[in-house]
Amino acid sequence: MKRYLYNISGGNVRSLWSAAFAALLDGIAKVVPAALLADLLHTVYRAFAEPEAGLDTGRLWAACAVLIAWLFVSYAAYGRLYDKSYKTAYRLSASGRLRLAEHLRHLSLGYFGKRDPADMTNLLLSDYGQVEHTVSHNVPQLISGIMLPLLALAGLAFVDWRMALAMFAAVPLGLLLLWLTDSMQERLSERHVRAKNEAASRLQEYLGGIREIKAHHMGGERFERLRLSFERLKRASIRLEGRMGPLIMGAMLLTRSGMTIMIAAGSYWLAGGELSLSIFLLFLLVGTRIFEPLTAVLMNYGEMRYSAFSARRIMDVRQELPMQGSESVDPRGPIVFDRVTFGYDEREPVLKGLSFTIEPNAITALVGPSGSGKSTVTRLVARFWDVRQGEIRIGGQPLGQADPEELLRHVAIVFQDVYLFRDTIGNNIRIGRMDATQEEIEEAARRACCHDFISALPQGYDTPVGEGGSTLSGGEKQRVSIARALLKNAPIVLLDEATASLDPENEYSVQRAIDELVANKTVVVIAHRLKTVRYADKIVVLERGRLTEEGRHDELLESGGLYAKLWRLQQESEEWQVKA
Ligand SMILES: Nc1ncnc2c1ncn2[C@@H]1O[C@H](COP(=O)(O)OP(=O)(O)OP(=O)(O)O)[C@@H](O)[C@H]1O
Repeated sequence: MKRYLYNISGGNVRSLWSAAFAALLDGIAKVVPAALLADLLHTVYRAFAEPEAGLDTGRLWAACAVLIAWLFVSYAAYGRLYDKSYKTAYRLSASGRLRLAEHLRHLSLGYFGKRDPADMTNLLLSDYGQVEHTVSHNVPQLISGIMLPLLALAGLAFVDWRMALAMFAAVPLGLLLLWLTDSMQERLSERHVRAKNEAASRLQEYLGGIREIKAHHMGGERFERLRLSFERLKRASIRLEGRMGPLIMGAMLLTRSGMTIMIAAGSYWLAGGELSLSIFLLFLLVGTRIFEPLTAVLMNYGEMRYSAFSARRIMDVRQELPMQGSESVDPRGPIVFDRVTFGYDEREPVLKGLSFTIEPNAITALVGPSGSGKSTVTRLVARFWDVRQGEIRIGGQPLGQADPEELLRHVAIVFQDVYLFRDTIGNNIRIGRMDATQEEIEEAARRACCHDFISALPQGYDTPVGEGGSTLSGGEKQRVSIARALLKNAPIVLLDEATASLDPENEYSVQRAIDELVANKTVVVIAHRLKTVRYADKIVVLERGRLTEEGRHDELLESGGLYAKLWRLQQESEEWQVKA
């Protein structure tokens, strides 16, 4: 229970107490009128049973007055419960989601490689939604459902311990049955969450790949995968409800059978003159009230177990260790790869004992066949991943000890695949430097040769772009990304195929923009077209994660190695034509 409350409150159990206390007050507020009603009935009954005593009207009026006063008390108690439970739930989930999103930012990208993106989306939306519902509805019910019967048992035992015992006799049996179903509930909940994630993942895949699906007439195959995932989800849902429903109903009936036992025993004692009618009435009326919250807890038990699983999934991510390191780096120093071995998957190294130096304020080009590890080198410089063996140092500081946040402040990156957020173009450029003025944004856009096309759009810089930049062409996205980097003006620049998707007309001007971006900076550039890197200060040639040669363009041509071969092949390919 302690662990459950800890997990669903995101480690902040105290935040649940005021809602729980309000739930308890609300529960008590609901029971008191039943006790008063029992007393009222007894007063009226006595007037008939003992006519000589007459009707105790004073007592009747007093009970009515207390009932009226109680209306206000219960309104206040319910209001407090409503306010506390909902506010606590929404506050916890809003701050929890933000905290988790912030925590994710500090994790290595390797962590995301291991997880399905749809699963992460589900975690932030659906799992938090589940926990939110539990905090707002189930936890207050749980607390009052446990505390109220306990308080009632203690109170009623003073009135008549035999009746109290009869009333609660079957409760342990109901709870025992519930406890026995626990591991089954956990297993079924887990399967259901998996099936739900799988369906979300397939759906995301289907929608994301809709262009390819249409182009390649893949409707059947993809649809089949989607259909199967929904089929699995349906089966998991039916299994969860179908197997747990009867068991929970059984536990509920067992618990409620206490009322029947109590009525039977009470009738017996009443008939034998061992129990007064007023006490019998009191137990009858209070009993119906007491079993209500307890039954509600049992009914929602499945939901609570389900949310316990969601909460554990959230806590597991929160306990994932963020990247360590607090040292500063000198971004003006050389970047040294010292016998670096790295693989995205531990068993398959992508870089193997790689050693070379990226000189400060110079351009280092990475060249090599596709898959040789060029982009991986740039990702390691930005510390998106940590190396497994060897060391990378910037200005003498090992990257493993560097503060990842601070390091990224010194690095501007233009990726091969540019991602634009669902926001205005202006704000997408502003990501480079959040405090940039509109003039600075426009200046960066001008230098990145994208001011003209942005100004021609109906809303100019305020034009919204679709998620991922889907409303812009590949070349336009690339130039927006260069504008971001220009705005950032960081001393280390990583260019991964920055001119890959530009037409010849734009390439010249963007190349000029890049020249400006890289002036007096430490630059690492990847380009498949060797023409664009022939003037680099150093060219590092990679093949299957190993360094095969390094030097200037002319030196490498002269040595006649892999670079010379790639150069020759590219020269030849430029002469190719599509023939009719
Ligand atoms: N996120 C990732 N997770 C797992 N493997 C990856 C990941 N990124 C790259 N790889 C693998 O690592 C190897 C090197 O990839 P990398 O992108 O560094 O090569 P590259 O030389 O830049 O290729 P290209 O020129 O085609 O862009 C490839 O085999 C690739 O499949």
